[in-house]
Amino acid sequence: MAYTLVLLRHGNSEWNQKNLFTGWVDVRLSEQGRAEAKRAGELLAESGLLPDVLHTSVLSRAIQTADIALDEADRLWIPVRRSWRLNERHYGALQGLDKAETQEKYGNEQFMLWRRSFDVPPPVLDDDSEWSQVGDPRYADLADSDLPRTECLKDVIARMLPYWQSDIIPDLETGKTVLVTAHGNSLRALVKHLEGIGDADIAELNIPTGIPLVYRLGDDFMPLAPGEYLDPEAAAAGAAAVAAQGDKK
Ligand SMILES: O=C(O)[C@@H](CO)OP(=O)(O)O
Repeated sequence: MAYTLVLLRHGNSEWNQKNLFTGWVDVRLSEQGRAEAKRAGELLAESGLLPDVLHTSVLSRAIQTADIALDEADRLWIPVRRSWRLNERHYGALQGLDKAETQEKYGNEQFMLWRRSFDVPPPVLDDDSEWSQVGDPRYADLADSDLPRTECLKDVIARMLPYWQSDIIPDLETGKTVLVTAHGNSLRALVKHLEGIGDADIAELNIPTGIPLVYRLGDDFMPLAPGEYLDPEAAAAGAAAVAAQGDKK
């Protein structure tokens, strides 16, 4: 039996538009992002890939994307599970900073280490920063020691994979088409696991906003073939745009 998993990065957000490091800051979709989410829903409907269950992060941009896409596919009614474990990577002290200015200030090597290295986290974010999540009611059930102040991709994998095992796989196991609506780096973490991408090579992987990525999984819940974007051309252009974010002025 093949299981169907659809991954969807949220549409362009207000801070993607401004080219700011976002992480756990709860920004909303831009108008472009809402259009991308609608298009994602159309692509799902056109391909007959109708989700039976949704897993999202607890960040509004992923929730909005799922709602708009599912509305378009007439699937607003499906069960929903949300988890902080699907959140974007916590970007530490970079949260709220302009990407191009950061690249200019610290140089491309340091910028890319923080942005795409496997195990180098940015400096920690102070608890009294305006971009801190300390005291945010959505994390009230989280032990303070589990609330990140910064994360590298390795940290994201460590907190995301347990949720994949405990919550997403059981839904796949029942034969449901599972939609996971999440973020650039939490999805990079999941794709790294699924496609067995090495710690160095993962730096090259960028996930475009708002384009469904479909996997057929075997009995071991690993892909039978590489994932396929429902709009490969738009996905390639979108991934290139993400890669170039430091260069934008
Ligand atoms: O700012 C962020 O949180 C992420 C995703 O938008 O950015 P990057 O692609 O630079 O990791």
